[in-house]
Parts: sequence; C-alpha cells; structure tokens
Amino acid sequence: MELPSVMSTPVTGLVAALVVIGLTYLVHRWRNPKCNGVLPPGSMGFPLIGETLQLIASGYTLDLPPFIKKRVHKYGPIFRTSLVGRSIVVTADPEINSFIYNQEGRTVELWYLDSISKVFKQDGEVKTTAGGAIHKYLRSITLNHFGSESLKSKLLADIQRYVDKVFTQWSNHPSVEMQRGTLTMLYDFNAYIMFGYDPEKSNENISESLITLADGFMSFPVNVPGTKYNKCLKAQKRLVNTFKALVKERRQASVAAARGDFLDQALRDIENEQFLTEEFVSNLLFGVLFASGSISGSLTLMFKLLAENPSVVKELTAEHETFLKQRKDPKSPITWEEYKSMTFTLYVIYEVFRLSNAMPFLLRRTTKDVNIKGYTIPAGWTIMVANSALHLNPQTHKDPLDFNPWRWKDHDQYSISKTLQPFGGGTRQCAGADYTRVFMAIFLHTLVTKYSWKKVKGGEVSRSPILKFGDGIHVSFSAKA
Ligand code: HEM
Repeated sequence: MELPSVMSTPVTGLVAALVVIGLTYLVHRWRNPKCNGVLPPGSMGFPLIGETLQLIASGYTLDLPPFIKKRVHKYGPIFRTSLVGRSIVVTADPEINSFIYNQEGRTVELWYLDSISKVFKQDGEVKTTAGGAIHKYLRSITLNHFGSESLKSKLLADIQRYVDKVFTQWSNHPSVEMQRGTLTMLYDFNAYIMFGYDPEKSNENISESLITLADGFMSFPVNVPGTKYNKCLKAQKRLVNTFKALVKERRQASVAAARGDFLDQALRDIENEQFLTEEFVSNLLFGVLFASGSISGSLTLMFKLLAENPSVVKELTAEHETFLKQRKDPKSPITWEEYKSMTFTLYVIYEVFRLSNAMPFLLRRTTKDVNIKGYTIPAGWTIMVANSALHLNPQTHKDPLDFNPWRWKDHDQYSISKTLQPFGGGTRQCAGADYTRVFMAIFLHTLVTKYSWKKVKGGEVSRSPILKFGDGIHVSFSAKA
C-alpha cells in the first residue's frame, strides 16, 4: 500500500520543477521580448495584463496622465510597456512623434486597441480606417462637407443659427451640465449636417446612444452586464442598426428627396468606388459622427478655464463687442472676414486645445522594424504617440499648466504648428480641424455677446488617460439685456 506514494514523490517533484522552469522561461521571455536591435527602456509589467491598470489610474490635474509622466521621468521620452496584451512603445519625443506621423503607409499603419476596433467595427471589408484608396476617400468626403469651402459657403451661417437655438434652450434651464449639453449639441447638429437627422422626428436618440458609447469605449473591456463597456457595446448595436436602416431608407428614396449631404454623396459614390457598400457607408457615418463629438471635451474645459480667469473673458468680450460696433446691423451674422480677424479668440482656442488634449495619444502599429534614435521598435508592435507631452512640456510652454492665451501672441504660424499639434500630423491629420476652430469661435462669440453665465457647480477634472469631469461642470445662462 505504501508503493504509490513512494513512486509519486519524485514524479510530482519533477513536474513541479518543470512547471517552475517553464514559467520562469515564459516570464523571462515576457520581460525581454525579441528584437533585432535595442529596445527602448521600460518594463513589460505583469504577464498578460502588463501595465494596463497603471495606464487607467486617474490623475486629478490637466497634466500628462500619471502613467506617462512617471515613466518619462524614469526612462526618458521613449519607453516600452505592455497594455491589454499588446507590446507597446510610448513616445513623448516631438522629433520621434513627427517621424512616426510621416511613416504612415511605409513602416507604420493606423491602429486601434482591439476593444476599440470592436466598438467601431474596424475589421474586414468595412474597415473605414484602412489605408490607400479608402483613406483618400474618408478624407475627401469629410473635407467636402466639413472643410473650408463648405464652412464659408454654408456652415458658418448654419452653425450660428444652431448655436443660437441651443443657447436659447440652455437659458431656459436653471443650469446645464456642459459635457452632456455640448455632446448633445454637437452630435445632433453634425448628424443634421451629415444625414438630415432631426431628434424630434427620429425613433432613435442618436446623441444619447453616442454619449453612452463615448462613456464606455475607453473603459476596461469587461463585457459583463452593468459595466460601462457592456452598455457601450449595447449602444453600438443600436447605432449600427439605426445607421443601416437610415442608409437603406435613403437609398430607396426618390432622387428629388436628395439633400446633397454627406450620406447622399456616399450613396452616389457606391457606383464608382469598389470598396463602398451600404454597410461601409453606415460604418462611415458612425465613425465620422463619433469623431465630430471630440470638440465637446474642449468646450467643456473652456467653461472651467474661463470661469477661473475673468481677465480672459474681459479681453474676449472686448474683441467681440468691437465686431458688433463695426457692423451696420449688430444683429447681422458673423462674416468669414470677421471670423478671420478674431485674433484673441484664436489664442483662447489654442490654449484650450493645449490644455484639453482631447486625444492625449494616437496609436500606430509597425508593419516593419522601425529604427529611431538608436532604438528598434519591432514589426507588429504598437506605438503610442503621446502628442500631449509636447503641449505640457515646460521647455516648450512656460508654466504649462497655466491658462494663458497671451502666450500665443508672439508666435508665428510655423512655430504654432511645431508646438501645438492637437490634430496630429502627417497624412492622417484631423479632417475636422478647420470646422472645430470655426465652431468654437462662433460658440464663443454667441456666449460673450449674448449671454451672462456663471459656473454653479463642479469643475473637477481627471485624466485616465481621457479627460473626464467628475460630476460635470454645471453652468447657468441668462440672455443679456
Ligand atoms: C477638438 C476637436 C478634435 C480633435 C482634438 C481631433 C483630433 C484628431 C486627431 C488627433 C486625429 C488624428 C488621429 C490619428 O492620427 O490617429 C483626427 C483624425 C480625424 N478627425 Fe478629428 N479631432 C477633432 C474634431 C473632429 C471633427 C469635428 C471631425 C469631423 C467633422 C473630425 C474628423 C476626423 C477624421 C475624419 C479623422 C481621420 C483623418 C484621417 O485619417 O486622415 N475630427 N482627429
């Protein structure tokens, strides 16, 4: 009866030793990934989860996310890590960032985390973020409807009418939570521009679903009922169905019903572009509409920054009241020439971009080994381009956490393009940049010329690493006499 246990002891010991050796080898491989050169310094964290938990830990200032700040301090402006199962190199070095922007289609390609790709259906033939002809098309259709020609001929007036209407509604409430308020405003208006959406006539509340989606898409990707990620995936399903139905309905509508909008153009182009299908078009509407909500974070933060800096509001108001005085009819709409001469307003907008960092980093995947500054980033790795580091670098911007629009006074356009890159760079640079500046300028014009306003509650900010506003920023508005 004793025999089995005498026999099993050395076997068990051997198995245990093999498991330990195997695990040690795997951990060693995890910590020292293969590379045909020198990897940037850094740590790959724990096997599988890497340093994901550290990435999403919140910082309670407008400064760089603590994850990046701590590591830049420890390793320098380029370091390696692992996040959600991916080997990643983070760069906060402006020279390397520009190099990476310009490598698009050569040694790197646009890439999203797997969980984000799932939300935006970025796979197979409906991948709207692909390169080549698809990328060219994405840019051209977006610029056609949101670019400078459209702004001058149509959108400038449309934005003014819409912003006026929204402020009138806001002033009828005791207060408005600005993040939700600006997101609803942006999604409703941009959906109107793109496909004639009218929230009062639609069965689906598109802005509400997009807000739920925006709230959950950067949360920890655990798909369990009740989690933000789960709610986000449910909202995504509703949106995909709504866009599909919309595309079908418009395709069946008569030519006379055409509005000449984004959706009409995409459906017309189906005849000429091989990659365009109804599913692709509905995915395109979804992606561009979601991207257009990026202005909300900057507008929301703007209220906090203006409320804390009355001298900025004073100079801003003076600039806009001068326009009113110079007009024959003070009630006439803003002209393109007036927009172009809003000097201080533009400094305020630059400063809000610099501090809001609506997209604190951009993601790329290497298609070949990338050699830069003595390091090698292996093929198949992800690169996180931390453009926000440029905006918060004390060597580039003195007292970087101060809201100081006057700092832009002595900069020419070239130096601004080198020190402020909220819209990224290279061929993937934001196609909504002009539209964003015009929208914010008109929003500010309406705010300071027509309304008195007060922050009544909230205003805490955090970064994890996306900018968040705690319980929000609540503002009350009343029309000026
Ligand atoms: C504050 C507002 C905004 C910010 C900070 C912002 C930022 C960015 C950034 C950084 C990129 C480059 C992404 C990358 O390289 O990975 C980008 C791309 C893009 N953005 Fe924006 N964006 C804003 C508003 C908008 C708006 C209002 C629209 C639509 C009207 C828009 C449409 C797009 C599109 C279509 C792209 C893809 C461009 C391409 O791949 O060539 N964005 N945006």
